[in-house]
Amino acid sequence: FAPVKVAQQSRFATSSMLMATQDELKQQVGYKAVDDYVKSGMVVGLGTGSTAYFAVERLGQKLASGELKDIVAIPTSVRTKEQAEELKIPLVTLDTHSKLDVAIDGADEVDPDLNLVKGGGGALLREKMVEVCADKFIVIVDESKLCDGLGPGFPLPVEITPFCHEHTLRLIANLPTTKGCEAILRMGSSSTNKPDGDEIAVTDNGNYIVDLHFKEPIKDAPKMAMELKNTVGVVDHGLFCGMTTAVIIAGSDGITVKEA
Ligand SMILES: O=C(CO)[C@H](O)[C@H](O)COP(=O)(O)O
Repeated sequence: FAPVKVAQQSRFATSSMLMATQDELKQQVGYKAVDDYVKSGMVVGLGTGSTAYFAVERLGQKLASGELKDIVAIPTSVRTKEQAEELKIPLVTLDTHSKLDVAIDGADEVDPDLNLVKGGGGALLREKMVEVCADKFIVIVDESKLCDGLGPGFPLPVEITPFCHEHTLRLIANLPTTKGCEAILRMGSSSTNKPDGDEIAVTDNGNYIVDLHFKEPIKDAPKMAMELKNTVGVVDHGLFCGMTTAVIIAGSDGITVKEA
């Protein structure tokens, strides 16, 4: 993580943090993101996944207590929308609010330049559409998500149109930058990249997902992002390059914030 500076280091790293469960770590970063970056009057993007869940929970708590006021939020998936509705968080869409103050979301992998792999939960398209419109994009992870190079640690999801999906799968598996990867059509629920069902997984947008499995780290993530995006039949992909403002990381040494 040499190229980014450590902006804050928690002074509260105690032995109890060594024993924190992964869920507790996710809660710590989810809550911290809302506490540090969300102010009254903001338009807030709500991510998807088990870490973003805690940020949504915290936002709901602070609105209910009156600590935050006049917030509107944009969810990045049907399941986040349902959670936010239960918590009575006022929701809007990009159609009425094209500019967000902040978006908060988890990630599947974070590299030393704060490029991300996202979409393990199948929400990559709405996540990217929302997060690219935010003044600040805050990523919340536990330290297991940090990697030296994107790729081998987690498959790269690519959202494709159902029409002739086998053809598109072959195209994206054989781009100059992806050649050699194993491309697997996601089965079961779109929200897990494990082939856990007999039916093809369908995203909130009615599309399919192909998970690209790499043995070696991706050498040039922005180039691969461009090649994937330029492939007709691809809707979007889980490489989030150059979008991150800061990553809040929970680990055994406490909470660290890395800024781009
Ligand atoms: O990109 C995502 C969903 O599409 C999630 O942010 C990503 O999968 C991380 O999820 P989790 O916090 O549950 O590990």
